[in-house]
Amino acid sequence: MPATPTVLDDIIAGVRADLAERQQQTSFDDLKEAAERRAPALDAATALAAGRTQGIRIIAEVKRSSPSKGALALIADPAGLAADYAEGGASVISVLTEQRRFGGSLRDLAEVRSRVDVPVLRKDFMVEPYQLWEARAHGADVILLIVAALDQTTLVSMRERAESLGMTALVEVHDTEEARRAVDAGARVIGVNNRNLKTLEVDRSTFAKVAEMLPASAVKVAESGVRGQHDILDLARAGADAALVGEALVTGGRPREAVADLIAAGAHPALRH
Ligand SMILES: O=P(O)(O)OC[C@@H](O)[C@@H](O)c1c[nH]c2ccccc12
Repeated sequence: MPATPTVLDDIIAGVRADLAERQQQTSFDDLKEAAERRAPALDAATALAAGRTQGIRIIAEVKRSSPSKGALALIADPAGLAADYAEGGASVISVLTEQRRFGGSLRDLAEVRSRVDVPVLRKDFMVEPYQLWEARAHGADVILLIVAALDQTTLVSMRERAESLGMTALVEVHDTEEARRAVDAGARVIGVNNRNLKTLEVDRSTFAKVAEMLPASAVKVAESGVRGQHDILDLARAGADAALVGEALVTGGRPREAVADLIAAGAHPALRH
């Protein structure tokens, strides 16, 4: 008997259905052309690696809702929010483009891209190469690859394809076994998600446990569950080069100040060697 589907399985079934519809509407050739018309992707890996010397970098997320919490914020003007994040000092802006559970869209991504100068991450459940060209066609510089959602061959080919399009692949893991797969797949930027996408539970000690076995050369991103300065300090101490923050920023009401506060916490003098 097949195992009961996890939350991640359900999300991906919806993502595939929506993707099939877009594939009907836009041919691969048209998509490629649109991607080629874009300015080259910005170098997000270098921007995030700066966390080693300058204090933990912040990836600030445009996130309307989540499967765990439902509606978080209306966000009528995603580009305006992104501009606030950038002014607060965010190194990368993450834009959720998944519709059903996160309330995002590719339009949000394109709008954000046209407003900010920092690299932009397409945050979605990438399962087919078509989505990589979509990301580029809408101006993404970074894409997310979730190890738990991909078999090893697909993970490797998606990473290579993303990089051949000039983008950075942020490869997301949740445990040491997935971390091993990410490293084997040649990932250079690795995100450790404190939230388990199969159960949606957050365990803030995940980053420290998993980061320990990542190579020194990997750019390490801590994802999910950051509430404020205290969590940033813990993650920075555990070796995070960057932290990806959504909920706390979209619900707090002062996005620019909130990003600046997180950056200030990561630059705490006690952390400097
Ligand atoms: O809102 P939070 O807890 O700050 O989390 C942000 C981000 O890490 C989270 O949105 C996320 C991490 N990995 C994902 C994969 C898919 C969708 C969403 C995510």
